[in-house]
Amino acid sequence: MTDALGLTGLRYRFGKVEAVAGVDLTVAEGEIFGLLGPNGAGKTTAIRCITTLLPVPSGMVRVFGHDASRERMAVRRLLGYVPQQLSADGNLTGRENVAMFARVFDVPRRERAARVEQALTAVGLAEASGRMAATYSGGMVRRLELAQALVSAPRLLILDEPTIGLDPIARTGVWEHINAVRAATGMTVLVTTHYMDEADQYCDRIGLMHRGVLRACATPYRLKEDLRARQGGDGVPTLEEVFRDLAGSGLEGELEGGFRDVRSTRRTATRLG
Ligand SMILES: Nc1ncnc2c1ncn2[C@@H]1O[C@H](COP(=O)(O)OP(=O)(O)OP(=O)(O)O)[C@@H](O)[C@H]1O
Repeated sequence: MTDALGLTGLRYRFGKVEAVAGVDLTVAEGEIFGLLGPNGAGKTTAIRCITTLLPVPSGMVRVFGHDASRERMAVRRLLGYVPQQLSADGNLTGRENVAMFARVFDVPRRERAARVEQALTAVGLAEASGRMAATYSGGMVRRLELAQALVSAPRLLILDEPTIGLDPIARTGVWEHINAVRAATGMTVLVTTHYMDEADQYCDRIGLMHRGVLRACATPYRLKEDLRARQGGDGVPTLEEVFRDLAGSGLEGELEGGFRDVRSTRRTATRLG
C-alpha cells in the first residue's frame, strides 16, 4: 500500500536558519500522526513544504506517491489544510464559510450543497450553520475551519495546532470530531500540537521534532516504554519527560515557551469578533 506521506531528507533553510534539517518520515494511510516540538522546531515549515506552499529545495516530499515538487496540483487535490492563521470570515455564516471553500476547491456544483451540509454535520455545526461566524466560540471556530478543510473530501488532512488557545472541553470537542471523521472516512491526519497530553491520547504515532530534526518517531506507548527501559524504575514517564530526555539540556527555555506558555497564541473567538 502506498504511504499517505513520505518525507526523505527534507531540508528547508531561511537564510542562515536551517528550519528543517534533514527529516525522514512516513505516515501510513489512515493514521493520526502527531508532529510535536517546541516553538521554532520546524513543524510549520515542514508542513508548508508538504502542502506545496513552500518549495522543496532539498530532499523529497511524496503525498500518496505524488512528488510535491513536480506534481503540485495532484498533491493539492489530495490535501485538506487548516493553518494556524485564522481562515474563517466572521462576517459570513458558518454555512457561507464552508460553501466558499467548496467553490474554491472546485467541488462540483451539483454536489456542493450536500457536501457543505455533510461537512457541517461532521463537525457538529449543522444547527449553528445559519449564524454569523463572529458569534461562534473559539472551539466552534476551529470546528468550522475543520469543516472548511473537509468539504473537499481530502485523503490527507493537515492541522497546524488545531486546539491551541482552547479550553479543555473545546479541545476535546475538536478531537472527537477529528476522530469521528477519520473513523468514517479512513482519512489520514497529520497534526501539530504543543499539547503532549492530547498527542498521547489521540495520536497513533508521534514524531518529536527539535531544532529541525526528528529526534524520535513511534507510538506514544513505545516512546514512554523505551524511556522507562532506559531509566529503570516502575513509574510510566510522561511524553514531556520523553521529550526532555531526547532533546537534552538545550531544551529548558524552549519548553517553557513551547509546551506550557501557549496563552499568547491563538484567541480565535476574540479575533473573529
Ligand atoms: N518566514 C520566515 N523567515 C525567517 N525565518 C523563519 C520563517 N519562518 C520560520 N522561520 C524560522 O524557522 C525556524 C522554524 O520555524 P517553524 O515556524 O517552522 O517552527 P514551528 O515548530 O512550527 O514553531 P511554532 O510551534 O512556533 O509554530 C524558526 O527558527 C523560525 O524562526
